[in-house]
Amino acid sequence: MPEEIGYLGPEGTFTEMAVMELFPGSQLKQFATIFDCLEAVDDKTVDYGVVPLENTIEGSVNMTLDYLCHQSSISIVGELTLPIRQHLLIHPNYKDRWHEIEEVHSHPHAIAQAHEFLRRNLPGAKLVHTTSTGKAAKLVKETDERVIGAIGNELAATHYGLAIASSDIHDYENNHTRFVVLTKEGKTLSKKDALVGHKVTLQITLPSDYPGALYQVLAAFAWRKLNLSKIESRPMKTGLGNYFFIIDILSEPDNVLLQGVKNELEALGTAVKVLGEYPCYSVEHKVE
Ligand SMILES: O=C(O)C(=O)Cc1ccccc1
Repeated sequence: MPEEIGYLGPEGTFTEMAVMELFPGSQLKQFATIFDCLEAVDDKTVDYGVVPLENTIEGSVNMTLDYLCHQSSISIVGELTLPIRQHLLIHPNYKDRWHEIEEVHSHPHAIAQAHEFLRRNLPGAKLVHTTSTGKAAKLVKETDERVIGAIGNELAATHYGLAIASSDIHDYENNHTRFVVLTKEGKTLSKKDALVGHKVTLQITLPSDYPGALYQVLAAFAWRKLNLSKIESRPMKTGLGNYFFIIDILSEPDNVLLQGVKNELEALGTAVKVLGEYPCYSVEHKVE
């Protein structure tokens, strides 16, 4: 049976761009929400799932992070970073009337990424969240009785036959998203090109709230000269003020120092869960 790749659909999402880069020519299965895709990986309906994890402007995609930490035994086996260009898409019947747009639909991150543009150019428009940018583009294509817009990419414009009313409407130029490849067990990613490094992602739960606990954890990485690329706290959901930490380390998976760090942290009473040890890919040019 050919391997099946689940991703946040429908056609024309940024996640689809990531999938096309990571798994060209593979059998794909779209999911309406990130949660549905994660569940499909968890119950092995698909072999791999691709979902967004983090964006330059909006930060982490909490749904993805929390699912990995709280609910499952799925792990990260790859990461792809893509540049994100947001465009205002409109039904071709209204292509010269975009200033009349009454509603702008898109994924909450896409709307947030174009916040300044929307405030300046469409201050009266109602902002409506959708499960993905592709979903918003599809809706615009299906709506020709009112002037509405979607924020999305060129792939969606082409796929749904929409006009680009205004291009590059994201407020910050350096807009990138990290997509992760997830799998249930034992699978790895075999992509060779565009490799930029390796990461290990750990979920770290401190034993209890005592002075210097986090400092001690960080010291275990610091004196081994392990380079961290991200640290983030997320609520444990057990009570206000209870948090665990997600730490990304720029390191090859077989680095002997990592086992040392894990042993030291566990000796401190800290719980360590490995969320993934994986290759990182980055593509700068292909996404229009
Ligand atoms: O909605 C999409 O197209 C996605 O793939 C999620 C997303 C939204 C905004 C920026 C990057 C990814």
